[in-house]
Amino acid sequence: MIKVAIVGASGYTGVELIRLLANHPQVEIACLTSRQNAGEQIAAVFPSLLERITLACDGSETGVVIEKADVVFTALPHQAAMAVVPDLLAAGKKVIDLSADYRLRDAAVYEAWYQKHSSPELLKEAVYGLPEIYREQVRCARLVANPGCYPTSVALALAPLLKRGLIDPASLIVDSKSGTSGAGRSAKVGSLFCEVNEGFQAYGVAKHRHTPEIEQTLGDLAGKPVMINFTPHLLPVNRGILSTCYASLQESRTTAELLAAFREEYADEPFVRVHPAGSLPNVAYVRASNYCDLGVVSDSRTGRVIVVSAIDNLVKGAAGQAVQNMNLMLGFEESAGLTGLPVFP
Ligand SMILES: NC(=O)C1=CN([C@@H]2O[C@H](COP(=O)(O)OP(=O)(O)OC[C@H]3O[C@@H](n4cnc5c(N)ncnc54)[C@H](OP(=O)(O)O)[C@@H]3O)[C@@H](O)[C@H]2O)C=CC1
Ligand SMILES: CC(=O)N[C@@H](CCC(=O)OP(=O)(O)O)C(=O)O
Repeated sequence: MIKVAIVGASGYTGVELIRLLANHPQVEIACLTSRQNAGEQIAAVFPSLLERITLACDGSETGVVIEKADVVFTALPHQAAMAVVPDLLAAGKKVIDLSADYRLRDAAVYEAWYQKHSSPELLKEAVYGLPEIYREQVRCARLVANPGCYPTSVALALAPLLKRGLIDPASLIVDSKSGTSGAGRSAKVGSLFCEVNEGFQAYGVAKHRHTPEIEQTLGDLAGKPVMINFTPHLLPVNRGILSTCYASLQESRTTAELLAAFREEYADEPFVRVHPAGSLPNVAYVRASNYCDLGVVSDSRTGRVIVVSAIDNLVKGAAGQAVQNMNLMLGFEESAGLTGLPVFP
């Protein structure tokens, strides 16, 4: 059994990692950290784990993590992650970082959208952990930058079209909606029940920090720099992201032709499902699973294609994708621990 640690186990992605790893046949959860809950049983922090997980939380000392585990998931806010990742790598650990700290290859771009980077030398080495696009690089990585939730939903929606040159990369507009768990578990006014319930609003318009991350992947797929309009919205649900992506077709194509391209692209992918014509994804049908569901419609009137994608932000958008990456890095079956059906209703 491989010993794994979750640094930042008391957050939403932390508890989702615990839920998935507890059912993984080849790993043992050996260490969980939280500064505020150090010394407390994790089941006292999350009663969902009662009588199943009997570990107490360690504090934030990296030395303890290094002593107890071989593979480390860092589920910390950005900036906090880059304060610990270099020491973990120097100690010979494999690291899957769920934060944004190692996702952008260019330190200047990171610094323009986030803050000064304290280990820019690692940006060139880190592998962007979207297996459907970078699988072979992930297999050999010691540091995987697990993608953001919105960027995962957008890249998988547009990859088949960009790779085949079917759309004009200068015409992309993306409109995404996320459940509130995307904002994490720390207390913030914007996440309060009365602020979110029965409301629906856009935020980060024309300046959301996932914009350069999405553009980096779409640029790789298009073979040239890409710019997008990206508008996220906050949905009054716990989990789920629905992204609606619009692009101009280079030549007129029917829905059936476009669906054939999607089916060909994802034929062997265990976690991407393409809806049949006339059916579109819904966050309710991917909940708690590692699936990304895709639906495609050609609008012959406007010459545009509309792709709708749905993921669970905490699973394919975070912890599930992190486990998928761990499986690749360790040579395990890619879907180990991730085969559960979505929870519906
Ligand atoms: N929620 C989501 O849907 C997604 C989140 N992510 C990313 O994953 C990471 C974790 O997200 P999420 O679980 O939602 O966040 P939460 O706010 O729910 O949890 C953050 C965790 O990090 C710990 N922590 C907070 N600040 C620090 C610090 N300065 N130093 C050390 N530990 C700290 C917290 O515990 P304590 O304060 O006790 O130490 C807690 O365990 C973030 O980078 C997030 O952006 C990525 C994709 C999707
Ligand atoms: C609803 C909500 O607030 N979502 C978060 C994105 C969550 C995520 O994926 O963030 P990371 O890039 O840090 O991993 C946001 O908009 O910042």
